[in-house]
Amino acid sequence: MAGEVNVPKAELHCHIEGAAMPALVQKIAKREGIDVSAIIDARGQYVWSDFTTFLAAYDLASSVFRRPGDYAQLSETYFRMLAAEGAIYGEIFISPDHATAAGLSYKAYVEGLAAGIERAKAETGIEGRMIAIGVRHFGTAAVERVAREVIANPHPLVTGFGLAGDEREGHPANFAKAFRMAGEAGLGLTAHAGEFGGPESIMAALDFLRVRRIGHGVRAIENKALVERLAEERIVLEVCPGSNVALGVYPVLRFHPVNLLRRAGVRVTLNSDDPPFFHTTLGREYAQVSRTFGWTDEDQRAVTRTAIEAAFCDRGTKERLLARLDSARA
Ligand SMILES: Nc1ncnc2[nH]cnc12
Ligand SMILES: [Zn+2]
Repeated sequence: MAGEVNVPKAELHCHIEGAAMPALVQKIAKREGIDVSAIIDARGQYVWSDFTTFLAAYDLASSVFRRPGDYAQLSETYFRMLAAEGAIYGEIFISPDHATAAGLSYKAYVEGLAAGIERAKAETGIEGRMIAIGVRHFGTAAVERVAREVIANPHPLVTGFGLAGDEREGHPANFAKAFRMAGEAGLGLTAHAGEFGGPESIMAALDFLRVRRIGHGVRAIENKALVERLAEERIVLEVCPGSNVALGVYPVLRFHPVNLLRRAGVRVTLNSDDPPFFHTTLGREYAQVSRTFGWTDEDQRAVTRTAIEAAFCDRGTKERLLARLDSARA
């Protein structure tokens, strides 16, 4: 049956601040005296209406987290929920800009998140890693600052560097230096592209940022030559179907290109992006995509295999995860 807990899953694309449940944001906001009524309604759900207001809601929700313990609670809750849905591995996007805006040092932020990841691992066995992101609409200097901060403060669980934020602003060339520095420091690289930008945005990310993973990338479907290039170069797409439908990139899941991309030989993974904002979870993504496009349990396992192969973790961890994936076969 589609979407069963016993199909092992892996997530490569989830913004940890975007994974905060509204109730947790409300609780911490109350402690800090911050008014979040503009982004959480009376039913306890996030409110936003388009990509711009979503990003603003995400910024305000992020701003309530002020202490390492808040971040530990956030990451522990997320990874426990992920494990409860059958996930064996997760990578979270962390946003040092949001933490420093809230008054926390990069080191305290990472140590808080790492404590939560370790606690969830001790309880459930789930492996977790962090990808530090620069925010595109904060500009070149801010993104380079994040790269320098990550390189100057290495942490064993921070294994990647990425670019998120508003794809409609700033050409990838502006971030080439930050990505070169991060790549030379041994970090895995990924960039959001082809979510609100078209195929040219994906091509520019590949050419200027030298990434082998693309966040979203789904609008590649609009250019046949690009689809062929992605397949040939074995680029992995971190596809977030529920997010794309919630944000109006596609009207309904049936019209989402994830199945066409997969059939064209593109390596795809399934991800939740900002789960409570989009009323989704990783388990729901696997289940709904499988139900909509007729993916079997074996197809879902192949998606998890792709995610593990493309994960920003060491070879030994990958081999252990692949062994877990294979041994879970009924
Ligand atoms: N879906 C998304 N696209 C770009 N930046 C983001 N930051 C959080 N969610 C995002
Ligand atoms: Zn994202």
